[in-house]
Amino acid sequence: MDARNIGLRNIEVADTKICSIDGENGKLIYRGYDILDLVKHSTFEETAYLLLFGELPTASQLKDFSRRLTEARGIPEPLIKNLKNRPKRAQPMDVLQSCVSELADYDLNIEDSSKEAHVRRAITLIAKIPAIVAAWNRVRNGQHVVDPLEEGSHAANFLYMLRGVEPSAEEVKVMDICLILHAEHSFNASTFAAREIASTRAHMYACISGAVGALSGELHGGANVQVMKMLLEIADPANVDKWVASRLQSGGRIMGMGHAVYRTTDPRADVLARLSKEISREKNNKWYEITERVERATKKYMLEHKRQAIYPNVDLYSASLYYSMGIPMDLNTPIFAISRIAGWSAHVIEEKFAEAAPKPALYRPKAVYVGKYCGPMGCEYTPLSGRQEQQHTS
Ligand SMILES: CC(=O)SCCNC(=O)CCNC(=O)[C@H](O)C(C)(C)COP(=O)(O)OP(=O)(O)OC[C@H]1O[C@@H](n2cnc3c(N)ncnc32)[C@H](O)[C@@H]1OP(=O)(O)O
Ligand SMILES: O=C([O-])CC(=O)C(=O)O
Repeated sequence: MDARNIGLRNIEVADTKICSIDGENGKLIYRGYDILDLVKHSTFEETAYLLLFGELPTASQLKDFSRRLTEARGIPEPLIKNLKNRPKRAQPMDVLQSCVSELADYDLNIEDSSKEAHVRRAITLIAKIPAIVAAWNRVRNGQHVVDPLEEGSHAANFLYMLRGVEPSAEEVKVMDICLILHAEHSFNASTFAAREIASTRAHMYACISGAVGALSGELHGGANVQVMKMLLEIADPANVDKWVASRLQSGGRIMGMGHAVYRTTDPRADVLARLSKEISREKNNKWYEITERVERATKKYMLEHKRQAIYPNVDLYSASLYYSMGIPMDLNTPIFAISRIAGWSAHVIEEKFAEAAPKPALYRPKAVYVGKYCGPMGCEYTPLSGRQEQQHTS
């Protein structure tokens, strides 16, 4: 097998109109719009609309979309009851994954495979995922579940449902930017998982619960939790160089650094670094400084040891930013999901309803069978009574 194709690298598997990434120059484009323009001028609701429908909304379209989100925010009562029955140690991403698949039980008509039904499901999931994440955090802390507000943005509603008090305008702005930044990233592992499941004609909830599972892994969205664990372990800016060198010397990875596509800084990391710096300064804490030193120490180590240069990815600075906002560390990845649901659902719809050729087909890559301990094939079946305990060596 060609080493470059391991992990499906460089293999084109589908066409998409949703997102484009220029990994050499650090550019990220959603439906033709530069992410930096969207951060400057847009909102999460507008961005989610753009991803789902392909165009920026008019004022009345945006109003209608926001109304649909508001109406869909509540969580079915039996789901809340189930949350209350879960062990308090359940991980937020596991809780989210199972709640997403449970939502299929409450769909108006799960057998409706029309595009309209898929768009309705996308709006349902965009609306309910923040409510589920917030509700679980409150339930596990013995607090009552907070109903969403009748008005207010998506970002404001999430912070309100999480804390039970209305957030400041500044915090809402920061959360809104984070949601825009994480909303879409082409064929990343979780989106590919969603599309792969969609290619079997499974329903939207099945696709998205698979995507949530894929996002939870520490080489993907789960890295933002590992980054915060690293910062807490380092604890002091003076410890950074030694910690980073020792981690890299022992063959370990620096979480939040490196990317499968970018060969320069991820453009999202620049925005998040600025926000992390501002909030660390305001709160007079050390988390931005430690993160920035980790970035510098990692780059220096890789250069001095003639290893491939690596740069910050989206998960490096979001960790210190959320921590400074008082958000529990293990909600970092669920917040990623709160945003990425916009991209995931757009991809599921594209996978199922693409009109132009080549039309997507059932994903079915080929593996290279490399045999086993008894040879490539033709193993002779030994009855249980005749097998020796130490027979299996690999
Ligand atoms: C939302 C997201 O999913 S963004 C990514 C989040 N994940 C992380 O932050 C986890 C840390 N990073 C990584 O593990 C990797 O950079 C990945 C998995 C994201 C990408 O991996 P790859 O595509 O293999 O990266 P790439 O081809 O650029 O790297 C190749 C070399 O750099 C090394 N490398 C890449 N990232 C790192 C890292 N963070 N720390 C140490 N070494 C690294 C690899 O081990 C490899 O070394 P080798 O050539 O000696 O074997
Ligand atoms: O594209 C990737 O491989 C991972 C990533 O940055 C994302 O999903 O946002």
